[in-house]
Amino acid sequence: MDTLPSLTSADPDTRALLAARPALRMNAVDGLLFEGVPLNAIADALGTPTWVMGAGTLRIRVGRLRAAIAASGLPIAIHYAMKANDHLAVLRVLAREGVGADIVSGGELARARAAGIDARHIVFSGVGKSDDELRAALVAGVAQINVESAEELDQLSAIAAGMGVTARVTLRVNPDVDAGTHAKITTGLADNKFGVAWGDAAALYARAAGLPGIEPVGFSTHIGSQILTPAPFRAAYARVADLVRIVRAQGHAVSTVDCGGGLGIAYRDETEGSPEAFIGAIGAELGALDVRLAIEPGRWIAGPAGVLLTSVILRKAPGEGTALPFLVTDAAMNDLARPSLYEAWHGIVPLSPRVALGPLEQAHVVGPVCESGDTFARDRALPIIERGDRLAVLDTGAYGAVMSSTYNARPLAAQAMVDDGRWATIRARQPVEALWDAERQPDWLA
Ligand SMILES: Cc1ncc(COP(=O)(O)O)c(C=O)c1O
Ligand SMILES: N[C@@H](CCCC[NH3+])C(=O)O
Repeated sequence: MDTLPSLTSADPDTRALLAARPALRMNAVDGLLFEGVPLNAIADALGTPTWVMGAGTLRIRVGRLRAAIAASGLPIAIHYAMKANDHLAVLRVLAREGVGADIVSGGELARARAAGIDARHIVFSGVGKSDDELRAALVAGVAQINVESAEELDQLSAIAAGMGVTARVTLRVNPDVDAGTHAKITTGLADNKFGVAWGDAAALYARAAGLPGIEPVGFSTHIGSQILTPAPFRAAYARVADLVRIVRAQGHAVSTVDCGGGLGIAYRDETEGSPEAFIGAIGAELGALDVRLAIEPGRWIAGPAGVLLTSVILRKAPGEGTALPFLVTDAAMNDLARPSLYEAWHGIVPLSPRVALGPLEQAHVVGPVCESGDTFARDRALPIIERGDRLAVLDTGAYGAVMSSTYNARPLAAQAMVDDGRWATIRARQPVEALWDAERQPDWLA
């Protein structure tokens, strides 16, 4: 058998993870608290796996963005990218903070409206929108549609003209800027599917101005996700600012620039993306253009506002030829896909203080799904965790529950929300029968 490797000192330990996350506290009696609520109480009531969202954290995050915007003195609206977490309770909390929505489908339009978000505060992005989705957006009266290609512009023109309405349109520009993020979540390189090539954008804007049913109002851009430094944003906004000047010089009006989302958070020991630096990049490049501005943060608002509770169903001792134990959890890649999709690192903290602050060992944390990629942590320095121990997987409020599937016939997990010391179930665990409720049998099998 291999000898045990030494502990990976690069992994922040429980104390460091908690110190960086004030919404999480370890209490000697109740264990891990999230916004003052013992997570064990939620797991006792709902079982695991269960997602928990913190309403207070959502408000604090929006407040920090607002403060940075206020300090800039610029008119910048916040359109939350609801793809990050589209639960109606999350949307309601954010809508009460005056936040609008960036949507990417007809389903998100319906959800945003069901949560009470005014269509005038909704913008519609996305590289392919069906005729029905565009029609629904026009009927609802969304603030603007971010068009991503010449073909989509013609599609929208035909639909809007046919309905006798005018669509307010921004052209999403692909600035060909490297966001320096994971290849699967970069969107602003020429080779990515998103947006109109910078070099084509001015001519397309001019053409848009002459199309029936279309009012070009400006430009939008979004270069990728989990961006930690302002430099890529600034480079992209400089390119967009150039376009604004070019089309204005050609006599066209530009009243809006949508600066997209992408601000990153600290999953491991990174310094999280700074709202001040992000807003600063916008101000530096676009502040003097006299345009209405908007941002579309998703992850930055919702990511740190969620944890995933899971229980260890098995501690599998290392077999011959392996050195580390496998901790098999009742959550899996069908619940939280990020580690298997992007090799993403998420902090893991036991709910019990005895375990969380105990001695460390090196271990793998895996789900029970039949894929080797179903791994939450490899070679991770963790407290010694036994069967039955409960864990919180941190920073899973964005791109967590929304990306769940029912692979391996695993029903969707329960969801809860904590708020000011209270908690409530916001989604019941999916009953297993729901997995086949919509299935129909062909006559010949009846
Ligand atoms: C157009 C658009 N806006 C906003 C976002 C939100 O990104 P993030 O969650 O990184 O802020 C995305 C997703 O990357 C997007 O595609
Ligand atoms: N879903 C991804 C990011 C993609 C953002 C949407 N364009 C993640 O979990 O990091």
